[in-house]
Amino acid sequence: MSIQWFPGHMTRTKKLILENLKKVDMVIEILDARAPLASRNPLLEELTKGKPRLILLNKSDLADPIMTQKWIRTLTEGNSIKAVAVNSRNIRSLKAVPKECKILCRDKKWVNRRPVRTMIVGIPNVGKSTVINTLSGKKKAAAANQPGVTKDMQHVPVSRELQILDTPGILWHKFDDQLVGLKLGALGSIKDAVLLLDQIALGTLLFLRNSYPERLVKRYKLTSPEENQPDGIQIDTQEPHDLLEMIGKNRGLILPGGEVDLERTSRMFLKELRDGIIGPISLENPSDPDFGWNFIQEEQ
Ligand SMILES: Nc1nc2c(ncn2[C@@H]2O[C@H](COP(=O)(O)OP(=O)(O)OP(=O)(O)O)[C@@H](O)[C@H]2O)c(=O)[nH]1
Repeated sequence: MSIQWFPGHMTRTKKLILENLKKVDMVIEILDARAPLASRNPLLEELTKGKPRLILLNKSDLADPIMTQKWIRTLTEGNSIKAVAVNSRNIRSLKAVPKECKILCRDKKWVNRRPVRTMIVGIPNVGKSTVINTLSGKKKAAAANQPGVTKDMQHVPVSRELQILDTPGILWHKFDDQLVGLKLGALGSIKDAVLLLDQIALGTLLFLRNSYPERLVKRYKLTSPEENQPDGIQIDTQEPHDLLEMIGKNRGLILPGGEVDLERTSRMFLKELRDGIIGPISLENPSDPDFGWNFIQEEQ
């Protein structure tokens, strides 16, 4: 898998974020709730050095709620790092954000005199713009008219309690192992052209077969091992290529010669996964580092 980390991006990102950090009191880090580790860039830890951090586990509407609760407990650290689950397309889900930011800055002298200033950071496609737009949205004008909200060209007022720097910090994906690349590919955070579509589809199918077999069975009408039918398939022993073929066949994605159209099947399967149609799925579990992905190590 040839995904590369370009040092040029790292230097530019670092400079920009360091400049913007001077203008803010704390940082809102956006992670993908379905894969908080793969969507995290360790650079941020080094850059923020002790600034309070609110972690938004975004797209939690698409993630396995049990895993998300575990991640909240794992990522929250003392009084300075708090993790919460959000669906940033829903304003109600972001309602607690200003208050959480204020709580994280509660030790600061100015906390009752002016809004908290923050910046939003995250890898591409994780939902930075959606968070900023949903938070600032219609409230923008109203908040600006409130006393106590400083008129600052660079900070978008969100409420009496919070202002957000209008340029989010883009943290580039940082990974040198193919598993992180595969997870980000499965989530659609890396363009499909970069990774081979069928590699992502086959790897993700194998993961689902291991960790969420019931979702695969239900969505694609495959036969589950519990049904134990003599003619039925044992999903837990199927090769991913055979599963992909079965899915394509069940969906009628057949080429003129009669073979299954594997490319269309891969595309359809990944779209349904990314859109949450297969069900809420998490690719990472804090209490099980392998979590159905151990075939990657086995293959290396
Ligand atoms: N289901 C769901 N989709 C979301 C959520 N947040 C964002 N999205 C979708 O994810 C996609 C990317 O969101 P953006 O806000 O553009 O992400 P970004 O981080 O600003 O992306 P870049 O501009 O590439 O850095 C869009 O299609 C959003 O509608 C969420 O909480 N749930």
